Amino acid sequence: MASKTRIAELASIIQEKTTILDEYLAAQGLPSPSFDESYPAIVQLPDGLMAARDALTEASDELRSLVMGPVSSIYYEITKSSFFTSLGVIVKFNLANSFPANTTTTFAQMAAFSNLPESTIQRIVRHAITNRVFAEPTKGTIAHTSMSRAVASFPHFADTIDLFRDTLWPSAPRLADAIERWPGSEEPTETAFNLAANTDLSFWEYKAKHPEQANRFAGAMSFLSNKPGREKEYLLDNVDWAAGLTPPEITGSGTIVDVGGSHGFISLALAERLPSAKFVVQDLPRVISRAPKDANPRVEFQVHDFLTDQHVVADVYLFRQVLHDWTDKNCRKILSALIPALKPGARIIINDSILPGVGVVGPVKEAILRHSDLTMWRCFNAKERDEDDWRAVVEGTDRRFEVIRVFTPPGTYIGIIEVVWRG
Ligand SMILES: C[S@@+](CC[C@H](N)C(=O)[O-])C[C@H]1O[C@@H](n2cnc3c(N)ncnc32)[C@H](O)[C@@H]1O
Repeated sequence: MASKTRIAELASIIQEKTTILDEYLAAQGLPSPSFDESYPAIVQLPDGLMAARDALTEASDELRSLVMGPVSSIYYEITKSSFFTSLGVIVKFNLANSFPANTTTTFAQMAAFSNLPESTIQRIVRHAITNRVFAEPTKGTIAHTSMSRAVASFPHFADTIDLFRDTLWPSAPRLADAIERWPGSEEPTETAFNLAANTDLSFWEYKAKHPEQANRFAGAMSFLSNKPGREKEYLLDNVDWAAGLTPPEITGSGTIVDVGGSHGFISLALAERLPSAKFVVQDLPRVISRAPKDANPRVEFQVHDFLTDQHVVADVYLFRQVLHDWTDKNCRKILSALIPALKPGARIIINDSILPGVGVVGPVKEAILRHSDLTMWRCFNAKERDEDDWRAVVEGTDRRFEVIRVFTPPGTYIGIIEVVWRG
């Protein structure tokens, strides 16, 4: 018998995984996936079902690409980049909130709401509808879909889209120019971001000069930390935080320093779990000035530039979503700056993506990680790292840093690198 073709094989996978998902949702009394505006913005599935959903996503993506063929498939992806054009306008002019849930509107009403010409609204919305953001059930009548409702109401989602539109996305087409102009550069001021923003400042220096963006950035960070697969619980649950802490009877309590810890939401959550530990959240002045300083008396907020010597002697130093913003050269500088404060046995916990080996995860999943890698490159000349990269950057800083564990907990994109100071 002739062996199955790849497209038939993919169709079988799609059939099989769809049945698993369908039966689970029906058994739990959960709604079947739909673009109806009543469908929830995020649906949490147990681990086994997530695996079925991932397999279904990978298979349907591959099948679409195969049946379209090379030229149409690449061209299709190029046209998809316009998703961001119409979505950017929708978010900037708050169109998803221009009419309440379960009602309809018209192009004219959206035009009046946004003070834009009706013809502008019509072109933008009709493009967005091709991506299922809004629907036009009858000519000229606009209704919500699950997607437009998610933009309107999911916490900090609009902030995140706006941050991409305004700050992160414009550098995307400039990476080719940046690597032509500064080949192999590790300088944070020789990036695609510098070309796109027409500035000599680094991303962080530029942001410090634009305080009006600070809240939106903090909102986007908060969205990204609650997005499925990136929740803080993966970090909180998968590190034995208490194990390394100096017992209270010796020093009063153990101390954890949250380096580049922003508004301290990890430390504040950890403080609930470790009732006698102290926390020091360190960040730049502009960030610390807006931090919730009275939230917990055991969580102190402190201005500290992590490129300069560390002064707080602690049991654990946490770097969450920090080192991927920095080149290898600067990561070594940041880690070296800890050394004056390190006591033997002190732990460094790094919470950043760990790029998978070839073929370990499917291309759809890997593309999310490699998208982040390109974003770090464009904005900072930095990168996401695989396990070998992490070992090289940490142990290459000083041989007394020993990497003891590198792993990505199931269900998340963000890995954990545990390091001990053997000084
Ligand atoms: C991507 S955010 C991560 C924040 C937080 N750790 C989290 O998990 O949400 C990187 C943080 O590094 C901070 N940062 C950048 N440069 C810094 C420096 N030189 N010293 C201290 N903090 C810095 C930024 O202000 C920002 O809060």
